[in-house]
Amino acid sequence: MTTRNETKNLPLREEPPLLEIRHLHTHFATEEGIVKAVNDVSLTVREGETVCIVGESGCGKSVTALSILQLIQGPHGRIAGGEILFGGRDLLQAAPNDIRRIRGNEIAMIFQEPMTSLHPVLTIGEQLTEPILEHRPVSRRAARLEALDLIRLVGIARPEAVYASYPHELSGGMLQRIMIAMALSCHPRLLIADEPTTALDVTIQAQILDLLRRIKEERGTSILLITHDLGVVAEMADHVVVMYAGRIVEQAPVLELFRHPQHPYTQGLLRAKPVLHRREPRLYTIPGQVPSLAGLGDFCHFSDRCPQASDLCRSRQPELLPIADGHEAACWLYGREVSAP
Ligand SMILES: Nc1ncnc2c1ncn2[C@@H]1O[C@H](COP(=O)(O)OP(=O)(O)OP(=O)(O)O)[C@@H](O)[C@H]1O
Repeated sequence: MTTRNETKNLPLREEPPLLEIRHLHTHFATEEGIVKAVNDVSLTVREGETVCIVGESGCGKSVTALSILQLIQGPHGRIAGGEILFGGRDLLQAAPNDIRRIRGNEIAMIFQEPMTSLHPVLTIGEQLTEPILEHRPVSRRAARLEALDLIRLVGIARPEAVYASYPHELSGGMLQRIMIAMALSCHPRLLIADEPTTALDVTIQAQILDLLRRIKEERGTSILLITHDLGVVAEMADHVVVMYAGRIVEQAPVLELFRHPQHPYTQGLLRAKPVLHRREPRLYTIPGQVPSLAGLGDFCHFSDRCPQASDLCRSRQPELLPIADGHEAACWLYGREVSAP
């Protein structure tokens, strides 16, 4: 079968990505100066794709996610520039009412600590039905049945009992499942999950990751997953974005990133990941720590921790540039023509 484009001998047009962040800058005014928590970040999430943002604490992962939903707290915090295109439309230009509609309806977010996102004196059932009733014209009875289905979908065996429970009566793993059920209640096209398994023990962590994978496969939901755990990245990601000090330092499809990490920071993160059957006297850690993001100058911000840093790295910021197909890194090691500063 030929498509119209083939008969006309034109290349097939690619669907626009579901989410495209272009040159995003998010700043906080602090006593130490302007903190550039997100500094010129561009990334893409396609339909049905899982993109993981990885990096140590304080690299700007959560602020990137909060910026998408415009949950940056003013007056100290603000989005200072860039575009966030969702389905081709710039969210930064959308009216507050539109953003409220998109939040929950088309983009949903789950956080690290489910307890802080649930109301302690409302039952799980009340909290699950409320967003359904708010966003869609359905009866209370239909919303209840839908909520019970969602509880079942996230792998809870006795939905009625959980429906009638209060948050404090459930375990951390159950609460995180409920958070996922709430996020799914309006069939979002994009699910943003910020360290959704960090507070859970490893068995429950694996179950929650399984659940997210199943949702992606069965519903075609795109996922933007934030984690500091490369094990989670290996299991979940199609594409990986590595952030350091508010900037993207490397991004690539998952296999490419694990096989050919290019940036010394990514290489350090991978070296620091425990590997089964490889005994080392002590687990490697990257020396030093993420710098404060206030008033950083024009140089590679990883240079003071980098085993391969040169004078050039300490005097100019490298740009994020292509290395291979779909693979980009911001590092002076990769043979760029350098003009005198
Ligand atoms: N409300 C705020 N006011 C001032 N600085 C902030 C604020 N929120 C975040 N930051 C700063 O922005 C930077 C990035 O923070 P962010 O929470 O995005 O990091 P992260 O990579 O998600 O780390 P973690 O895994 O610990 O959440 C940090 O230096 C942080 O101190």
